[in-house]
Amino acid sequence: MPIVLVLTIVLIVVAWLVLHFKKSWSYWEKRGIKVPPVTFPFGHAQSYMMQKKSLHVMYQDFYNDHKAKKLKYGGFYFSTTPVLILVDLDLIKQVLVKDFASFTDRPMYVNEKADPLSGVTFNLKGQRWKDVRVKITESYTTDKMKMMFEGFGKHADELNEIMNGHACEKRPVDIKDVFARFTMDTIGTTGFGIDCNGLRNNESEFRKYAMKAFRRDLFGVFKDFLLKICPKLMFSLNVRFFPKDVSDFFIKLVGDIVKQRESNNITKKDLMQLLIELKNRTGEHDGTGMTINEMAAHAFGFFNAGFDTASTALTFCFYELSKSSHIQEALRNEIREVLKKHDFQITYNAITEMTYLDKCVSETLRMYPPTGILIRQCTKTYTFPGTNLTIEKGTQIRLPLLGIHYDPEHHPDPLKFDPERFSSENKSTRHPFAWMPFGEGPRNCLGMRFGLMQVKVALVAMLKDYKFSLSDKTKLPITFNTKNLTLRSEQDIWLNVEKC
Ligand code: HEM
Repeated sequence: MPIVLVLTIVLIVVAWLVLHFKKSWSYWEKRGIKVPPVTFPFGHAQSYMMQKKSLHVMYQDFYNDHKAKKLKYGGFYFSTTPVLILVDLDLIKQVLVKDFASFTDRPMYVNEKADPLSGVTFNLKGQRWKDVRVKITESYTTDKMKMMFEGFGKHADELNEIMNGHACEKRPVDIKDVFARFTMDTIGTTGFGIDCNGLRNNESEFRKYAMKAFRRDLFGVFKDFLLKICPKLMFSLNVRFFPKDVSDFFIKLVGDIVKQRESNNITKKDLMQLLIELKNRTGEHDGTGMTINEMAAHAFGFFNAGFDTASTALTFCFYELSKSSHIQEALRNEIREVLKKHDFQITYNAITEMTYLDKCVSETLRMYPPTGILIRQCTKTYTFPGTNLTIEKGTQIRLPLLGIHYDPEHHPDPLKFDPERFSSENKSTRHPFAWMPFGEGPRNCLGMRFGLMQVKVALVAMLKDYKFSLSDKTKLPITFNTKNLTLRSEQDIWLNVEKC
């Protein structure tokens, strides 16, 4: 190719890029919003994109800065994508609940044809989301929850055996690793009806592909970035969010389970059973049935939504309890008293009676909300009440949970682990949106009750028999992992275990 042609192409590309960045970075100014200086090509997201800060801490810093300036919202550029960050809780309520009709979607990449697993409920948009949410909500009622509760028992016993080994041999336990394996096992049993053997055998196929679905190396971060800034191009190129082998593994797994159960007339008390019932509705109620790919997306979504969130909550709850022996002791006393009334059995009803347990879990989720942020996309041009701010369809919104949950105006002395913040009296004095680890409004978490139960069962099973304290193997201070999309500690958390 002649050199002149090459130079011309390079010049055109550079000129296009300069114009594109200039135009993109004028978006907020045109709407009268002053933004902090941007860095090429990251916009305001350099610290996250260069893996220096976790995504959640990056948004928390932005929140704190705007809150200090008494601003109710601020404009942010995720590279060239304009993102509105809300600080004021009344505006947040407006988006999540009052004017939900203008914010029904999340700006997630969905390509159900090329990447069936991208069709998880969390990602779906518009009418497709509404239809699926109605259909799938049936699987998350209290009755279905109680039915799936039985699946936890076996894994709680295994957890107990593992802890016993550590206590007898006086070996500290890596709590992050143990709870990742416990939550993987409970989800395998209650979601897929399979034994993942995570607690006994680290190398199961399920664990291998499940971990691969979550891993984000630099290439993954770059792909996420492209999916965010040019989703239409990525869609037309049939780019996948999840690797093909992960997708093939889950679709085959679900297909095999369905075949095996249907040909042997097997029914189990798990999510798969509920999905099989939904699948078999086709024909009876037109359009309400499910394909194997859709079933795989929901089962994977169940795993995706429930695995990291619950293991994060458990890890941080044990970390905080290990630092505050008096709170741990008070919780153990409540657990033992309630279990005594229930024949020492860990039942659904026994757990719902444990009010201090609920406070400890709520406080953990305040300090460590596993998803870190809430995400919405504007679906109709919208003017925020009481402001001059109008945003168009397509504008992305972030609600920084970490910022809100550590805001001293809502939670005084925010670094202190204090379950009493969740007494009825204290709760009634707070803005109801000052604590939102499960989101709010019609798109809130579908698996809240399931997630809470999973966390509480493990806490009860452990604290009734063992005392935990922080091991000096834990490297302090704890920081958040910079690669993960959910909140995770960078360090392993090692605890000493004693039988009591
Ligand atoms: C401690 C555990 C969990 C936490 C902290 C958590 C948190 C969240 C949050 C913050 C959202 C976004 C809500 C919003 O944008 O308003 C969400 C959505 C969702 N969660 Fe959870 N979750 C947990 C466990 C689970 C479990 C176990 C499941 C499944 C059984 C689940 C299923 C879902 C689904 C399907 C959505 C998407 C809802 C929709 O878009 O309609 N979650 N979760």
